[in-house]
Amino acid sequence: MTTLTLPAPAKLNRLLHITGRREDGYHTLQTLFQIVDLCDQLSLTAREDGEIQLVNRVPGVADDDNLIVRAARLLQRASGTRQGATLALDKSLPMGGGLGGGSSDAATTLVGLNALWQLGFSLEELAALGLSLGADVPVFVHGHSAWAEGVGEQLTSVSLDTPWFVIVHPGVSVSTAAVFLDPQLTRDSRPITMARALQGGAPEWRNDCEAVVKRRYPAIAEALDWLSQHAPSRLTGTGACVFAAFDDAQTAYAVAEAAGHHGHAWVARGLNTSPLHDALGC
Ligand SMILES: C[C@](O)(CO)[C@H](O)COP(=O)(O)OP(=O)(O)OC[C@H]1O[C@@H](n2ccc(N)nc2=O)[C@H](O)[C@@H]1O
Ligand SMILES: Nc1ncnc2c1ncn2[C@@H]1O[C@H](COP(=O)(O)OP(=O)(O)OP(=O)(O)O)[C@@H](O)[C@H]1O
Repeated sequence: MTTLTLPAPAKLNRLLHITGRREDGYHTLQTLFQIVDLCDQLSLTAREDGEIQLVNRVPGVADDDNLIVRAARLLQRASGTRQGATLALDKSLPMGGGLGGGSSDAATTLVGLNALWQLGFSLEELAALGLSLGADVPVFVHGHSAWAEGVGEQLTSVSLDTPWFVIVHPGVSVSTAAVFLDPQLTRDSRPITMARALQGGAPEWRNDCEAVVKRRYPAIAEALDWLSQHAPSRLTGTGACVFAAFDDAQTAYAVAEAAGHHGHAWVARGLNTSPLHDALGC
């Protein structure tokens, strides 16, 4: 029996600008995605009976809605394979945290099963499939820090600095759909060039969702205000997590320890390549 145990890393949006709204309601954005070394773990075991079996439930998510089950079934349909898989998910990333955990789990399922079932799809083909599961799936399939446009699926690999991040989860769960529906959301930012984005610093390194999210979730506003006393701090995605970058691990761990009642805090290293792709050599 063959089993692959693979990481599903989190992402941070180092900046997030919303530049418009498409006719289907989805928003066009510009973002710098950075993968970090905070991960869920997924074990994939091949089965000959064609079944997709989930070993452990994600609380609050029906098995048929679980993004890893949906990703596995999608790949079965797209390839016509008769193979199945047993999926075991060891979850560390918070749900609705803006760290892209569900999307990353789906991406690891697609990339991992493509290897396990020896299907031979390219990463581009898997990313296109994954987009139907969520706007953040393609960057995790792509497996590299990226400048992204469209709804996050038009990706250009970039190399970012790799600081130590303090990531604080203020204990609330944010509905991405509700933030994007909020009438007060800034959705007309002027598009900027990738070169300008990569220069870094204010005013480009901002998150357009921040004002709406701070208004709707006071706990996130408080966590951001607190973390900003230590270093420039931002929201990732639509939250709930906020983060700040530090040059050395020691300072990052000291700040994480002091986060106290603002929520659960992690220290994570910024990466440019995904540990998933390192593990599979792809
Ligand atoms: C905000 C980001 O986290 C930035 O990385 C992502 O764009 C969100 O990606 P995601 O969580 O995978 O979002 P999805 O599951 O695709 O979408 C959730 C809901 O958010 C809204 N949505 C999402 C992405 C986007 N570019 N425009 C939107 O308007 C849509 O109403 C959608 O129904
Ligand atoms: N395997 C899974 N892990 C986490 N969430 C899942 C999973 N499958 C389905 N979901 C659903 O997807 C929702 C979003 O989860 P996710 O962890 O990706 O949020 P997020 O970190 O806010 O993502 P993003 O940054 O893309 O907005 C959850 O609230 C949950 O209902």
